[in-house]
Amino acid sequence: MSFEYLIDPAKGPQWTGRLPGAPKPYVLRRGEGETAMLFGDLFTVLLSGDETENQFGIITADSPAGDVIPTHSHNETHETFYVIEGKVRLFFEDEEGQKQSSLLAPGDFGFVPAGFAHAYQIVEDARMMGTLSGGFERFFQHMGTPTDHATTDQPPFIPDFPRMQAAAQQHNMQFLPDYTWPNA
Ligand SMILES: O=C(Oc1cc(O)cc(O)c1C(=O)O)c1ccc(O)c(O)c1
Repeated sequence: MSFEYLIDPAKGPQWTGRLPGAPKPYVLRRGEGETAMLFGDLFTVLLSGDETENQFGIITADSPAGDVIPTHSHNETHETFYVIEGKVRLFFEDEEGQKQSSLLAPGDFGFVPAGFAHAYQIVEDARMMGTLSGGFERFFQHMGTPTDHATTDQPPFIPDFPRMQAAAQQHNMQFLPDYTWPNA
């Protein structure tokens, strides 16, 4: 497996200066942060592991209706889904291995710990905020592509399969293409 596609982590953060890169107080205005396009979604990193001693990161996801995030699971990363605007159907495996889904509206919250398969579908144009285990927030620039344009009003970025696989390997997760969900 080659990582030639990926931003070299040894070269440090892609957007030096957009976030402090060290634990110190700061504020960001809407649209500021590290922005990346992945499929039709705009991911913005507001806080990274560099600022939290790798404890957690915070992202927002702006997503147009119709987008489907493929089923995947993380070996070590815990993820949260807090819907700010729009509607999102979250599909997840529960602790009994049963396949569940729930429609999340503004103010609703979901948590998917490491090890549980999940996916989601954007039912109405949505804005979500997520807190993730530290370091994973950089996945979005690795599988997607950095952008300076902080809206979804730009062409989607569709990664090819080797890029998806390389990003998944680097971030200790797997895509599960054969996994199906009832009522999806
Ligand atoms: O699942 C979230 O983001 C992802 C989007 C993709 O297109 C592929 C992926 O593998 C992921 C992922 O692994 O996380 C996501 C979105 C929003 C949010 O608040 C999260 O906590 C996770």
